[in-house]
Amino acid sequence: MNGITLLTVDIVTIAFARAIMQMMLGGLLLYMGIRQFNQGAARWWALGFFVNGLSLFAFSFDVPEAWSIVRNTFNHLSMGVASVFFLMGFWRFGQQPINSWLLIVLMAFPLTSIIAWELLWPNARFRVLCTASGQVLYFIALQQILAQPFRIEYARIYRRLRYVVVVYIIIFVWAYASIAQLLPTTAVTSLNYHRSIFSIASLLFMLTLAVGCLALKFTSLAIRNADLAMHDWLTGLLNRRGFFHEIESNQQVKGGDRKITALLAIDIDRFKKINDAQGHAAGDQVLQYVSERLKLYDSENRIIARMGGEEFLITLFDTSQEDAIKLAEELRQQFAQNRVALSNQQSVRLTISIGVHEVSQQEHIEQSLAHADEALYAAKRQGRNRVILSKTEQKD
Ligand SMILES: Nc1nc2c(ncn2[C@@H]2O[C@H](COP(=O)(O)OP(=O)(O)OP(=O)(O)O)[C@@H](O)[C@H]2O)c(=O)[nH]1
Repeated sequence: MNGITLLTVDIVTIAFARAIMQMMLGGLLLYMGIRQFNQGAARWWALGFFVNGLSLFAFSFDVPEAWSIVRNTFNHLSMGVASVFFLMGFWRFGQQPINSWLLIVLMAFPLTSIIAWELLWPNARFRVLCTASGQVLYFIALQQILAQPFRIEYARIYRRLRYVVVVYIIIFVWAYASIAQLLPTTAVTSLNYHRSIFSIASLLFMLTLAVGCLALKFTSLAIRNADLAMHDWLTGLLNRRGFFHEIESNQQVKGGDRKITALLAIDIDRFKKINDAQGHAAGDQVLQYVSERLKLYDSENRIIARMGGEEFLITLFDTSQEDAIKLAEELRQQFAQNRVALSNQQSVRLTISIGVHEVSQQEHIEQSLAHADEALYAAKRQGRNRVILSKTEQKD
């Protein structure tokens, strides 16, 4: 036995096995798409695997000569359609805009290949090269999309998929150059040798792509669960846990260049009375109302959280003490001036008390929180509906 025989594989059987595998992976993605969030992306990917699988099925069966045109048309067009579906999936997943022109160009390649090189001027070599060029464009576009992970958590999977795509582009170009007989063939590098390596490479590539898509789906699920655990279900604001996580990631990601300068501990006055008089559901509405108003003040250098019950916290980065007090006073007045309309046709008057604490550099966040709380309790003791600066800040 020589090396050539060892490296030659049954290409049709591999294509058939790949078709079945892709159908199964497509089914799995479809199932995940139905069951989980970010379902749009998984459905596009599933369609991509299905259509690509169908094109391989078409390739796997011998058809009478008269039918070969149908088979070729199906084979070429389905390759184009599958690449469109894959790109749609990645755009959807990455929340990126869809580039319709690219999709049209991608479909123009197999269409030209069939109309020009199958129907008008039959030329198998040009036909293969034309569709393959469209596929190269698709791989380059995919590579580009994977260069822009929209969340840090996906960066590693995107990076690995990118490497795989680059390697596959090289193998793909090499294989199609040989299929179109653009490369010199010798006894060792026969056409079958090229095709064997290419079919195995394609099998591995599609498997890696499928594993990558599944990994992205699992990661998105994990992210969603983590997000849910960090947010308050009633108001959508960060909860206590989310607040600490944000503070931690701010220190890690920003390397400390963004400094917490002030905390505003905010508490609704006599909230229990609203609950008792209007019912718990009305109390919930009031909490939602307060949260929505606070969200209006959200910005790059602020973190807004519901720390528990009717207590909220605004963390200010790189903000002067005067601006922190000004913001607190503005918030207090805003709430005092407006009544909250409830769904039971009633309305309630609302006031808030705020404790402001200027954070010093050496202070631990827990200490800062305690100081802000002390100022808040002082505001309550002094009659509510007021802004009080923490003791450490009161100069005389
Ligand atoms: N509706 C509703 N009530 C809540 C929720 N979380 C906590 N509470 C209620 O908030 C009330 C807080 O009451 P207190 O701690 O006595 O404070 P308060 O009545 O606001 O009085 P002061 O803070 O002293 O002005 C309690 O009755 C809790 O049951 C919630 O998610 N929804």
